[in-house]
Amino acid sequence: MIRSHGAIALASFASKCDELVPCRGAKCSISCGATSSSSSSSSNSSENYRRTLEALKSKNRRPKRWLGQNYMVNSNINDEIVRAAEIQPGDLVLEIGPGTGALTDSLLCAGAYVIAVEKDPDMVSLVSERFKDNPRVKVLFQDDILKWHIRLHLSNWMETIKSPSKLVKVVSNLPFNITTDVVKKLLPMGDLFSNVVLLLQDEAAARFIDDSPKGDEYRPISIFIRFFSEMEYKFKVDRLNFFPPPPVNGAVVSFSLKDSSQYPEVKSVKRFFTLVNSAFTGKRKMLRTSLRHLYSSSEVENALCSIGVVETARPHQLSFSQFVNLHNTLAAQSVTEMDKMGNA
Ligand SMILES: C[S@@+](CC[C@H](N)C(=O)[O-])C[C@H]1O[C@@H](n2cnc3c(N)ncnc32)[C@H](O)[C@@H]1O
Repeated sequence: MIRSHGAIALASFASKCDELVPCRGAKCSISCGATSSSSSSSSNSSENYRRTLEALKSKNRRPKRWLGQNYMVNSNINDEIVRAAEIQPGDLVLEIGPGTGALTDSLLCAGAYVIAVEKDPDMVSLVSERFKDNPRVKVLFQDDILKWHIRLHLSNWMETIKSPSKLVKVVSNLPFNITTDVVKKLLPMGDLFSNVVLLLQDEAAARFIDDSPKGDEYRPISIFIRFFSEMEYKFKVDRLNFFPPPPVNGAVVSFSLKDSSQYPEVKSVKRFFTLVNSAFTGKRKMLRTSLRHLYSSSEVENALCSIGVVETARPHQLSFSQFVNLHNTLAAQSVTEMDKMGNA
């Protein structure tokens, strides 16, 4: 089901944001991150909003566009993101880009342990100060998630907190400009992450979920996502819920990661994606042409025929499972060719 957080109630809210005036209209929620492990201290969403404004008004902390700093100023949406991730007390969560800590606070309220990576040193000091007394925010790294050694840091952290849980969840209001890179980095890590819940650009969400060959947005990333996960579009988020508002709306999506035993059976994962990427480099080209640097035209034509596809097919004419079949057929053909050469 696709739901949307409308702009109407928040339109005046956002225009007030521009003036850095606290909003009074938002609904209440509990805030527990700034206290110790207790969740009894209550405040409301204006508390989150006030903290965001305080942070942004202070020296050097104006939103930095190059870091995708569009802060979520509606704490109800943060709470919904936490619900979408089905956070239970004791869950381990990696948060990318905590910013002022508004989403971190909602995660802590739900009982999660949070490890966070934030690129902006100003935000690291701010969010560290905010949660300094909370033992469930164990580590805050000043680093770039795309360069951060995820496995090393997470295994150290899990050892420190002696967690019985083996799997971590990722929850993030992502900077829109690194969405695809983050998805490519995290989805193949099904042995480490159970699910990844992201607030990203609505258009990107539509592109990712479109795995129908006839769809305009059908491309290698849709195949990549389907290979490594089950994706679900959760709800739309109007752009006016952010400060400053980005030019486009957002959407919350959930990727439930597959374990490697659940991946489609392919001869080689690496070669499968080489084939898929090559197939789409010339979207209008026939596969026998775009795959020429990998296989001869006749090999591609034979393989297409044997999987029941016309030999003049272009990439958008193949479904996900046909790509899998094509790869396996071509790989088997190459083995046979090599056997023949070996016997000659
Ligand atoms: C869209 S803001 C979200 C902030 C906060 N979580 C919220 O919901 O309001 C994205 C955050 O990610 C941080 N960020 C940007 N690029 C990053 C990167 N490569 N690695 C880690 N954090 C990054 C930004 O500094 C910013 O704090």
